[in-house]
Amino acid sequence: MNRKIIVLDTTLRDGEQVPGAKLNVNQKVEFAQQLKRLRVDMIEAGFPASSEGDFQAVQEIARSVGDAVSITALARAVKGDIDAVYNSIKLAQNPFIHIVLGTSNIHVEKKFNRSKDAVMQQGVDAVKYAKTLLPHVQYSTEDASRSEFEYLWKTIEAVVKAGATIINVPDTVGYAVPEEFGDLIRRINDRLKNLNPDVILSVHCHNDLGMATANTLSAIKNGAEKVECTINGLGERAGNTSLEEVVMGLKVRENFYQASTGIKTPELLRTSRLLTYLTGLDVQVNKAITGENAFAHSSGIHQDGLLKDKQVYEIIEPEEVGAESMELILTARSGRHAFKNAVEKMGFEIGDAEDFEVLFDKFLKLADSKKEVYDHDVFYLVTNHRMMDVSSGHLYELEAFQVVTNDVYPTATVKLRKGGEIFKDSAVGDGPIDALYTVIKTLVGLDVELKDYKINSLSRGKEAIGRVNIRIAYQDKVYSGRAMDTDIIKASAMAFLNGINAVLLDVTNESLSPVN
Ligand SMILES: CC(=O)SCCNC(=O)CCNC(=O)[C@H](O)C(C)(C)COP(=O)(O)OP(=O)(O)OC[C@H]1O[C@@H](n2cnc3c(N)ncnc32)[C@H](O)[C@@H]1OP(=O)(O)O
Ligand SMILES: CC(C)C(=O)C(=O)O
Ligand SMILES: [Mg+2]
Repeated sequence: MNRKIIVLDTTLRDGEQVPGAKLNVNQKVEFAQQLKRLRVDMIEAGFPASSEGDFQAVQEIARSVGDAVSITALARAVKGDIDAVYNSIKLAQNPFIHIVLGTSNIHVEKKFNRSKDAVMQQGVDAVKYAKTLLPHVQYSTEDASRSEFEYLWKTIEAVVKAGATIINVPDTVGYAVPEEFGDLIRRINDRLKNLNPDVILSVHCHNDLGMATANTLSAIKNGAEKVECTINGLGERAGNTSLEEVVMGLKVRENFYQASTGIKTPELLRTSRLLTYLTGLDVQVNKAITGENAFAHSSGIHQDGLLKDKQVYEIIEPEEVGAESMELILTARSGRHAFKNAVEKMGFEIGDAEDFEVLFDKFLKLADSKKEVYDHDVFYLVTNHRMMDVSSGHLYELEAFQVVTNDVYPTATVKLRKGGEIFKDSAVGDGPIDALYTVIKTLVGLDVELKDYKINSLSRGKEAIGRVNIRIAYQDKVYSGRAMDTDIIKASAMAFLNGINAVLLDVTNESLSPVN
């Protein structure tokens, strides 16, 4: 039978310790509400002794989601911190106090400059005090993976006897490796179950060597019952264990781990994107589960395999984590099957084999010059190739633009071409992009709604290329467009036009009735 693993999310505590990730009270509550929808078991909401603002944020989180999720917050082994935690979380239904104190020689000797016995006694006193406030107390043996095992165990034994109900074993500096960390957890678990089988064994890993997920999974295999993670792996330095990776690791390899979580996985991507939006900290494109390319396939052999059977190159259905279905990106590495699929998806019929080879050759030339080939490029390619007249006069191209931005009237002037016709106009907006998109919308006469606008730098330095991704809604459908350029205003305009052309293609596809 599967063991149920308890998931604690510490994005709002360890994650928020990252430079640039500071959130205000409203943002923290908004994120905590999403964590509730994701069905995490516990939220570590902050470090209330650190500032009045964090105290208030923890208190608001306890008030707003503490009915459904167990809430904790972090304290050093000092009375003032423990009081701050208690006072900020006490309104939640299942609150518990989290106390941290180092056990490694380097912490005891260098950070505290005290004897091992004195530090251990400080931990015991802290737990005893916390127990006068709440029945549940978690104790973290900071830097456990670099601690001498017998002192680590002596500390665990002492704090459990003092009343700790959860023992959390952190790999604070991401030093552990999976076999060794799994072994440490197995040894602790063996002794802990003899000492008090009701005490929960938890782990908290960091990613300094890129092994946080592997270490956490190894700990689960060796008896850990609770894991501490963050969304997008956000956290001190190289980050914490990524929640989405551990949860999906257990789900995909359930037979191996014989363990599962209660996480509602279709909420994973939404949670990741909300965090990116709130912090402004992007996820790397190739990040497992939540990266932009996690379900995108661009090489011909893979695309061919996927079109024959998705399982050839897919271990997770994108919908399982809340992503749209797999994306086949057409590039110069795509093969005939993927190109044929794109052409057919547009409603065109594939001609005879010889004709298709000529068309495919044109596609490769275009792909070599363009990096990525979009639907409207394929449309142009096919229609031009077949000497149909439908493309001229059908899609918009950017002829010229000018954007003037200031505090009063950010203004954009745009000239578009559609076949032989030229359209030009100007508009003001709330900012340069708003002005640009307002004038484009007026020129094309489509009432689209901008749902999402994202800009990334693809390289460094003053020649950096900006890539803009947009999503627009038209009637009840959502379309996307992207474009890259060293001029980010131009990339913004082209991405929006690509989205609009995708709408036009969709709307007019049937009436065009492409022929052989
Ligand atoms: C591994 C982790 O992630 S631990 C959590 C990290 N999170 C944070 O640090 C939260 C933000 N921190 C803060 O706001 C502040 O550092 C505070 C409020 C905690 C403390 O601020 P200050 O009182 O100004 O102390 P400062 O941060 O400069 O130094 C830390 C002090 O706490 C002591 N300390 C460190 N860890 C612990 C602990 N676990 N238990 C008890 N004391 C501790 C240090 O020895 C030092 O004490 P000293 O002044 O006697 O040398
Ligand atoms: C507070 C503890 C669990 C921590 O964040 C760490 O040791 O990394
Ligand atoms: Mg940590």
